[in-house]
Amino acid sequence: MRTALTIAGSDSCGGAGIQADIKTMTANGVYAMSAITALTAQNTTGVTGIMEVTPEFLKEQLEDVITDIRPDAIKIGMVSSGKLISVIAETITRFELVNIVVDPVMIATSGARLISKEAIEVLKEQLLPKANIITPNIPEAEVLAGFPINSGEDMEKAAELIYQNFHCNVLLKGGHQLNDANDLLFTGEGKQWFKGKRIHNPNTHGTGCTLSSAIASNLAKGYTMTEAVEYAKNYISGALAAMLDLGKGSGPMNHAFAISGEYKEIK
Ligand SMILES: Nc1ncnc2c1ncn2[C@@H]1O[C@H](COP(=O)(O)OP(=O)(O)OP(=O)(O)O)[C@@H](O)[C@H]1O
Ligand SMILES: Cc1ncc(CO)c(N)n1
Repeated sequence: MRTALTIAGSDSCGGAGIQADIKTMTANGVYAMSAITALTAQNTTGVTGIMEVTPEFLKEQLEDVITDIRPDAIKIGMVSSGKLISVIAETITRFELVNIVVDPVMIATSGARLISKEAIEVLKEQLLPKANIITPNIPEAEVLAGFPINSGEDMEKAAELIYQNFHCNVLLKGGHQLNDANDLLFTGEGKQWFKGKRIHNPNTHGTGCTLSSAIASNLAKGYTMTEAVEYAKNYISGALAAMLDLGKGSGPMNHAFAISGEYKEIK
C-alpha cells in the first residue's frame, strides 16, 4: 500500500486540517500518517483558539514517522510560525522527501488568520521552492504574486509569476470566488485549465485541505501531476455533490461518499 503524510493543524470539528486529510487519503486508497503543527478549537462557524506545538515536538513527530514508514507523498497545510516552517523545510532536505504538495493556508473560510505575517516570508523563502506543487486560492495567490486578481487572465499572470519566482508547479483555485469551480494548473509545460462543474452546496469547510490531500494521494500512487489534479477534482466534486449538511455554519463535506460503511458480512 502506498503511504502519505499530512503535516497540518488539527480541526476539532473534523472537516478541515488533519482530519480532512486523513479521511481524504484513506478514501483515496493510501495509508495516511500525520504530524500535527497546532491544535485548533474550531467548528463550522469559526476558530476560537490555536495552540501551536513547539518546533522540537514537530521535529520529533516527523523523524519518528519518516524513519519508520517512509511517505510516498507529503501534504503540508496550516503551519502558523516561521520556526515550524523551517523544521519542515530542513526535514524535506535531510530525508530527501518527494512529492511535496503545499497548500499555503493563510486565512480560514470563516475569516480566522492561520499564519503569522513573518511566517509568510519564511514560507516563500524556505518551503515553496521545495514543493512539487502549491495550491493557493485567490487571496493566497494575491499575497504570493503581489497584485490583485480580478479575472481569469489575472489568474494566468499570477500563476506564471508564482511558478517563476518559487520554481514549483502552481494550481490556482477558482473556488468560491472567481470562475466558479475552474482551477488553473501552471507547470513547466505551460497552463492548463481544469473546468469543474460548480455544485450549489454552501458547505465548503475544508475544500482546500481536501483537494491538496487528494493530489498528494494521487502522486503517492504514481500518477502524473495532470492526472493527480484531474482525479482530485473528481473526488472533491463527489464529496461536495453528496450534499452533507452538518453544523450551524459552512459545514464539512462527505469524504466517505464512495464508501459503503456496512460490514455485516465479510466478503
Ligand atoms: N461549489 C463548488 N463546486 C465545485 N467545486 C468547488 C466548489 N467550491 C470549491 N470547489 C473546488 O474545491 C477546490 C478547493 O478550492 P477552494 O478555492 O474552495 O479552496 P480554499 O479556499 O483553499 O478552501 P478552504 O475553504 O478550505 O480554505 C477547488 O478545486 C475548487 O474549484
Ligand atoms: C486546521 C485547519 N487547517 C486549515 C483550515 C482551512 O480550511 C482550517 N479551517 N483549519
